[in-house]
This record gives sequence, C-alpha cells and structure tokens, in this order.
Amino acid sequence: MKVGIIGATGYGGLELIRFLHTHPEVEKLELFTSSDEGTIFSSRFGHLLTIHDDSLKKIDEDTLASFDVVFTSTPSGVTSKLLPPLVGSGPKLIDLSGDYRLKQPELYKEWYKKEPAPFELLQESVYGLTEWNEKQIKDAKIIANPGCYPTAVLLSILPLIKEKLIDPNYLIIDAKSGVSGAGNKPSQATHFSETNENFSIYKINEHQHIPEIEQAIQLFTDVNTTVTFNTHLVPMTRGILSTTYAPAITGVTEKQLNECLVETYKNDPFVRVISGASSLGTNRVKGSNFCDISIKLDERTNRVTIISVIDNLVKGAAGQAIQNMNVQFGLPQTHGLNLVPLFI
Ligand SMILES: NC(=O)C1=CN([C@@H]2O[C@H](COP(=O)(O)OP(=O)(O)OC[C@H]3O[C@@H](n4cnc5c(N)ncnc54)[C@H](OP(=O)(O)O)[C@@H]3O)[C@@H](O)[C@H]2O)C=CC1
Ligand SMILES: CC(=O)N[C@@H](CCC(=O)OP(=O)(O)O)C(=O)O
Repeated sequence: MKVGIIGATGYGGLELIRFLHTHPEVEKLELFTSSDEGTIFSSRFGHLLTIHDDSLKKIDEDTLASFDVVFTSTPSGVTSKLLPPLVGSGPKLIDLSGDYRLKQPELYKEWYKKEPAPFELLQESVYGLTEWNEKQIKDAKIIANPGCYPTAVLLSILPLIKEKLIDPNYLIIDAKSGVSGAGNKPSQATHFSETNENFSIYKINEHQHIPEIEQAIQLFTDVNTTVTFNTHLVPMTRGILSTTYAPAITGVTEKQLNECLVETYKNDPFVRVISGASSLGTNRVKGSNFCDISIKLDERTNRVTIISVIDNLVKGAAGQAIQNMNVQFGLPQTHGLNLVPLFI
C-alpha cells in the first residue's frame, strides 16, 4: 500500500509514522508539509534517523491522487478546504481533525468558530469509532476519525446507554488529558512553567467535543440527550482519563453492567474491560492502542462511575486512524498496532 501523511510534523503525524513503519502492508510512506518542503525528515526528527530519511514533500493534489490512503493530521479548519478536491480522486481519506465529524455545519460553526466543510461531504463522511461503525467504515471515502476525548468517553458509555442500564439524561463527564492533546504549537496554555505543578479545568461547558459526543450517542444508540462534559489539563505528556457519573436504572446490578461491557467488546482486540478495579491509570495504555474500561456501582447513591483510559495520540488519534485503515482494506485490525504499553 502507498500511504501519504499530511501534517506529518505534528504530534498525531509522528505517531502515524511510528506505527505505519511497522505495518506489514505499507510499502511506501510519503510525508507532506505545508511549511517545510525539502527538509530531510530525520534531520528534523532525529529519533527517525535510518527509519525515515526521505524529504518532506509539497502538498499536491495530482501526486496525492496516486496514493491508496492519505491521512490528514492538521489543525481544524484545514481539511474542510484541502480535502474536497481529493474526494473521489483515488485515495481513501482519513482525517484526524474535527472538520468532518459534525453532520450539521451550523454546529461546527458554533463550536469550532470556523467555516464548515461542504455539506455533501459532511453527509458522506463516516464517523470512525472503529468498534461501533465497522460496516460503514469499510466503504467510506472519507473517515472522520473521532476526537481523543470522545473516543475515551463513548467507548465506555455507549454499551450501557444502548442496553438501557443507565439513565442517559443525567450524564456528567469529567475528563482529563495530558498536554500533547493540544498539539505541537507552543501556547500560553501549554507553557511548561504554567502546566508543570498545575492542574486546571479549561473550556468550561464550551468544549468542541460536546456536540460530537451527543451526536455519536444519537447515532449509535438512538438516544437524544445532552451531556455535561468538562476537560482538565494534567501536567503529563500523554493520556486521557475519563470519568462519567450516571444514574443506574433501578434494579440494575454491577454484575449486569460489567457483563454488558464484556459482551459488547468480546471480539474487539483493543478494548479491555477491567472488572472490579479499585484504581485505573493512563500508564496502563501509554503508547498503545488500548482503551481500558472499568465501572463501579455505588449502591448508596445508585449512581455508576464509568472510567476509561486511552493514550490520546494513539487510540485517541493515530492508532484508531490506522485501525480504520485496516478495516477499510480488509486487514486484521491489529496490523501495525501490536505494541505493548510503555507503563513507565
Ligand atoms: N494531539 C492529540 O492528542 C489529538 C489531536 N487531534 C486532532 O488531530 C489534528 C492534528 O493534531 P496534532 O498532531 O496534535 O497537531 P499539531 O499542531 O501537532 O500538528 C499539526 C500539523 O499540521 C500541519 N499544518 C498546519 N497548518 C497547516 C495547513 N494550513 N495546511 C496543511 N498542514 C498544516 C503542520 O505541519 P506542517 O507545518 O509541516 O505542514 C503541523 O505540524 C488536529 O486537528 C487535532 O485537533 C485529534 C485527536 C487527538
Ligand atoms: C489538552 C488539549 O488541549 N486537548 C485538545 C484536544 C483537541 C482536539 O483533539 O481537537 P479536535 O478533536 O477537535 O480536533 C482540546 O481540549 O481542545
């Protein structure tokens, strides 16, 4: 397979490279840039010396048309304009940004404060939450790879909503992320001296992943609801931990909740259900494509605590994107993704 990456110099792009270099079906990997044409990739990213010594190429529609797959890992507002000429030109398109996730253009405008992608393409794109949308992903021309937070949240709550074990009307989601979630562009919010030894909440009730989570709940469970979703920045590089609080439906037991998760994901190689965990941390999935989920029913309040952990750059971005590519090409989902978590 001939694979191209636009945005290869960013964090998501670098992770795509890390996995695609070990992928058994990838014969050619070409990297594209909007700002650094001609630079030898390993001269800029020394850790890739002898692994990727080719130069960065200019983004060019005709060149890209000859590829089997093109991943775009660019800031929001880029692929809404970049991808339309490429649709139908040859390659399957897998977009890691938020530009093709929301079906309603006005929602994108409202939450991203940018101009949306063309309406027809928004309708044509397929939401790439692999474990929940495999059939549609197989035939998709454009895959809208899910956001990092929505991936962690949705994988953990969708089964329980679908099986009517929790009340979807009172979902409170409290999520925390490492700083790499904000990308490689330095900013005040990601400045070392302001993130180190600090723990902060941000975008309070205004996070752009709120409509994405609500849309996906509707898509996969037919439930129309709103969620309270807040995000926190943790002074670490990678990882997301999401905690959702939801009322259990009266009479539901912790055993039923666990069984529901186990049953849902019994054939999914990257979702691990941890029964009865008393603690769960991001280091158990670091560097890997795993999503680990655990639940606990508080019998005193009849509320369920639903916890999930992912690596934001892997299952939350590049790993899931490659998992989707594997599905599209009829390959095992694990191809190129069989890495053991780093843990320390
Ligand atoms: N970081 C994360 O954990 C996650 C990120 N995402 C989303 O994935 C996308 C990429 O994220 P991330 O890798 O962190 O971002 P980065 O900011 O680290 O990298 C983005 C890359 O995009 C390229 N780029 C910038 N502007 C343009 C442009 N106008 N046209 C073409 N390419 C451009 C740049 O490379 P160059 O200058 O070489 O062109 C840059 O290195 C974003 O939309 C992000 O929201 C999704 C899930 C998780
Ligand atoms: C820590 C941090 O800042 N995370 C980013 C995640 C952004 C992201 O992945 O954005 P899209 O999925 O919308 O492209 C944020 O909260 O905005």
